[in-house]
Amino acid sequence: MKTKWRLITEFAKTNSYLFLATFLSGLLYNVLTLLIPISIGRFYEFNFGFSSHRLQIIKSVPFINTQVFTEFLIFFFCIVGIRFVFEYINKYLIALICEKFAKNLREKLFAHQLQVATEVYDQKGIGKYLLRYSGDLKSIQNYISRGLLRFLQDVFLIAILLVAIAYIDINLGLILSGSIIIFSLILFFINKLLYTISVKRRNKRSQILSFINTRLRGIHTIKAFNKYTPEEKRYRKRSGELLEIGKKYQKVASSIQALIPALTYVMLGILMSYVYYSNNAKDSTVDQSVLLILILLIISFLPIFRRILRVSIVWKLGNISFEKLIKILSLKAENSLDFQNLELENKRIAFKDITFSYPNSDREVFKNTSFTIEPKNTTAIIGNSGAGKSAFVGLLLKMYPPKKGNITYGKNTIDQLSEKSIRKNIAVISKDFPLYGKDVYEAIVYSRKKHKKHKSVALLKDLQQFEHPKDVLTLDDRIGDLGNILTGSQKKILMYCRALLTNKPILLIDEPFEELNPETEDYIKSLLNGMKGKKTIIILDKNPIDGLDTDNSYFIKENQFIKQL
Ligand SMILES: Nc1ncnc2c1ncn2[C@@H]1O[C@H](COP(=O)(O)OP(=O)(O)OP(=O)(O)O)[C@@H](O)[C@H]1O
Repeated sequence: MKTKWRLITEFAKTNSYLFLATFLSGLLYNVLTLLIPISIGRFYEFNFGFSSHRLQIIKSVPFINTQVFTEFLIFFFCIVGIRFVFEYINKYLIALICEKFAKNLREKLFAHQLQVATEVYDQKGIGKYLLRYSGDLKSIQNYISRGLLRFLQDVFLIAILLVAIAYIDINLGLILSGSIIIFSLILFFINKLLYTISVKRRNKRSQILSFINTRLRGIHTIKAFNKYTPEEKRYRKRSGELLEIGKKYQKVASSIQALIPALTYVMLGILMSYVYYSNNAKDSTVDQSVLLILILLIISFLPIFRRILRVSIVWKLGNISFEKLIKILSLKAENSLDFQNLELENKRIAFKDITFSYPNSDREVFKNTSFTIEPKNTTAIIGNSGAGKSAFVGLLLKMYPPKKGNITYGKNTIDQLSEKSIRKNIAVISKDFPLYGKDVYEAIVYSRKKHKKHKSVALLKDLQQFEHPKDVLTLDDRIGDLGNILTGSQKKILMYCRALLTNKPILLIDEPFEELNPETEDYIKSLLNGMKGKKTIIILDKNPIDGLDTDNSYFIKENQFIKQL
């Protein structure tokens, strides 16, 4: 089980030098930030002749204790220059850590999503996941940069500042520390309220994305049935709800934003009163140059203090996003078992007493049924729509587990085998496994080797020999989204090319001749008949097919595979 901290520490371990460099540059730039107001105080003292015993300690710093103004100025500009360099390095390194962490997460996320169990995708649309790659990764980057690295640097700087101020005047140090604790507590509770609202807001956003996703995927239907108005209405309702939650969120968020400067000014007021009254009491440790340093220190401290008070929003939003990401990373994944080379060309596949329902349904598609697929035979499986042909494919490819019974591939049972080991042996031609990629080449050739390209050109030409010249595709032709700009026949031919190029021992073909032109149908029939005895061929269709030689035929009827004698 992954946790947020495990993800962060794993990443930090592999990038330890980057973190170390960030920490060091942060430390240097913070120390230099402190030196600037102190050196201004020294300049003031030097020019106006004040002398504070509290500033004696600074006099041991080389260069600052010079009587020559130009030397002091050089020293001052050096600090400014070096500080600039380190601030730049520090900011760049923090941003770099965030970019690298986001890269690491999005790659983990995608690799995992490719392996997530099929049933998860049966239930959720992809719109649910898009925000994970944009909004959530952004919140996580914020969490790392503002919530973690800069926060730690800020806390460190504030700690040094408090020590410096306490050194000048212990009571001032105590007042500041006390105010920080009280203000942080106040804001912590308001932020808790903000958290609940922001969870709702994010969920709503996510729902809206999946709404848009399903509508845009069904755009043809919306256009053909003139469903613009009802869909707009539905969208407006959702969008209105998002606005309402957005308003609630902004009310609380604005109150926090307004409260932070207010609280810092209250703190300033308390400090001024302290300085005023202690000066009047004549026991003051605060003389003019020290007062100037104090004011400058506090002014440079205010934005840091505001950042610290604001950090819990960053934490909360980051935590929501981490939770969502971890939830996906914890979804059951395929291929937890090692890959094995099964060499199924000579092995029998047997379904033994199989009972199967889809994971989200109670209907038993198969009930206690058995059958076998003999190697290098052509087996036809015939069943009406809804009989369970796709369910059979899902079982065979280990997309879904059987409820009861066992499937064996040679000597191995399905639960001993990783999905990859099984699928390595089976090439599928089916509408359920659409073409994807930008062009024909991407859609049919999964190996980038040169000889594959030559082979694919030849095969493509061969399978299209009976097609009308205007429909003949080349490797560079675009296929649109999931092949949507292709004809049914073109899609089917490309699916044949894709399957045959993989050269797997088992060929699984769902409705092999649906959509094909008669001449191409005859040609592919002759190809398949020619492969008989060389490959294991499994044909799925609604009706028996004329002109195709088969060794075995099964009907799927009433939850059973029935062998036709
Ligand atoms: N993902 C799913 N979740 C739940 N039930 C499903 C799912 N897919 C299909 N079904 C149901 O399971 C039964 C078998 O469906 P299946 O798709 O396997 O049949 P089929 O023979 O392939 O039909 P067709 O040729 O129309 O695709 C049907 O009643 C169908 O409604």
